[in-house]
Amino acid sequence: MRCAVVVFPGSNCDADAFHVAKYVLGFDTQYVFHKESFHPDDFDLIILPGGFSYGDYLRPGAIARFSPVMNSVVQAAKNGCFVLGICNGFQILTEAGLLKGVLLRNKDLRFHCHDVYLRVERNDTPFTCLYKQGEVVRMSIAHGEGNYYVDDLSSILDKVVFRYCDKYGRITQEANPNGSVLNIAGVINDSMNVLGLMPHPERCAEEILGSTDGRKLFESLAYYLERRKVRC
Ligand SMILES: NC(=O)CC[C@H](N)C(=O)O
Repeated sequence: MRCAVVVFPGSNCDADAFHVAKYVLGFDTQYVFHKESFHPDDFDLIILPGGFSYGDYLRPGAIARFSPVMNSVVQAAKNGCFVLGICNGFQILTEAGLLKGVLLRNKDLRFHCHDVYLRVERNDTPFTCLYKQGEVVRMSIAHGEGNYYVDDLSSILDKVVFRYCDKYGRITQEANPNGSVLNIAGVINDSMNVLGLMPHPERCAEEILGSTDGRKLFESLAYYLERRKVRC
């Protein structure tokens, strides 16, 4: 797996994403700076990490989406490369139009930094093929603007991959940390090669950190890539 971790000014989860991709999963991983460009075939996976790109000025992701590197990311996405947007990366992907919807301020206007439970709504994607359908997993969140909203809800219903839930997998208002419509935590594009999610799978990829639930997302991609011809 040839993996790129894109670094914007203000990224702060780039080292975590790099560590997990390179040392936990063993991917052939390199950083790509926001001013750089690359060929659409250079990587199998591009990670847009969490953080506060360009200080979250205007709106999170609104400036990063105009970074030179984003031309390469968009081309690679069109070419079928896997693109994973984590938290601020998800915000950038919506701003760039690679994923539908927007991330608004959290409903209670507070920054939320804690673990959440998520229900895997689809395991027929390259990012989730090693999870069970309906599996409940635990991941960390750390964001002020994770309140997912989309005007045309019907267009997104079958693109929802993760939803906030309680530990029994029930989708409740109490389990929703930010006011996201339908408790949506992560969505995928039509071609199923671009995924964005607010929780941080890279923060729960090793036993020492208390959970390995996020590791399966990266393992799913490796598994899928190796068996591209086999349907998950
Ligand atoms: N962890 C992150 O990526 C932070 C996301 C974002 N900038 C926010 O606070 O909404």
